[in-house]
Amino acid sequence: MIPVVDFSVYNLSKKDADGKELQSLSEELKTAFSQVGMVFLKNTGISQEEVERVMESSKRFFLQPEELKKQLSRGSFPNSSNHGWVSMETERIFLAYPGDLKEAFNLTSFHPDIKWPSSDAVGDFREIHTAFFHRCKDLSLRVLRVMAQSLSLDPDIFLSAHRFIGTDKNSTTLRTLYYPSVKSETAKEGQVRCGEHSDYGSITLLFQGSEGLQVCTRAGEFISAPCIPGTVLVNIADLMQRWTSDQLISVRHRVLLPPVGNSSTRQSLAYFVQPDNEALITCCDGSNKYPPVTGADYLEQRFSETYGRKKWPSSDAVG
Ligand SMILES: O=C(O)CCC(=O)C(=O)O
Ligand SMILES: [Fe+2]
Repeated sequence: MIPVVDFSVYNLSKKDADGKELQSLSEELKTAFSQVGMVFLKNTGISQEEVERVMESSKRFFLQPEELKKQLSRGSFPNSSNHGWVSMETERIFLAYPGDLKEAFNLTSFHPDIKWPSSDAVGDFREIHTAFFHRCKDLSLRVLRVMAQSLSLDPDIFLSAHRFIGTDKNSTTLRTLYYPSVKSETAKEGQVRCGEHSDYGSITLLFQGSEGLQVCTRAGEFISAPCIPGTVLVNIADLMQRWTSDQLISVRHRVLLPPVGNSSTRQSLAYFVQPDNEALITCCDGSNKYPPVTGADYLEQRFSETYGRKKWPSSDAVG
């Protein structure tokens, strides 16, 4: 159901590609993103070994004692409210629901005041995660460039709103996720690993360590997404759907508990690409289907829903 598309012509090892070379790739992306909302890209230049190195490093962080992780909690960094560690059962789909059985670390800021995990156990965390953040940035910009072409738009339309990734003028985040072993039979009613949601920003790159992800088809039925080593799963997020006046569609997805008796842990890496904080997002077809909104305002509104500072506004998408 989720197509696999070969990204070789614009692989990260290639300096550049011209519009002609990208034409058939852009057509394949358009079909995937307008009909399914997701695509597996192969031959991107990001190798399985790179992904595994990040997962090993982040696992060392998650396996540390809680006191060490708490010092880096999300919410404790004044220059980046999203940066940092998110403990188990903190995020939930609806306020009334039990929290997700996952831990996460959000790498959102490179501000000099940011504290990095630094115990001996996680010594190389900073280098490994920083390098991967930039690899994902490079790939994301390439995908955004091809997406613009796929919609016959100015090739820079999306790129020009993503100029500041990796600075405090942009909230793009590399989130490493760790789902500890769970005894499914003792979980709270309705509790899952990652509640049903669609992502907030422009696109998300997802690298899964094992199966477990489910995605909602247009018919409203959840199906299991495969885990294909060496590929990256790219999905359209809500702000991009809005930006493209619903030409490209975001997809709801979730991670349920493992079957009873399965005690395995799970890891994934999500790279949430966000437009620049000050970028004004207006419908790219010139319509006023959705009112203009800045990247920062839209994200703030969505976070306030996820972290329960406001009441749940509607039965709409979540995080
Ligand atoms: O762990 C996964 O595979 C999905 C995580 C996810 O969807 C998210 O963090 O937004
Ligand atoms: Fe997601």
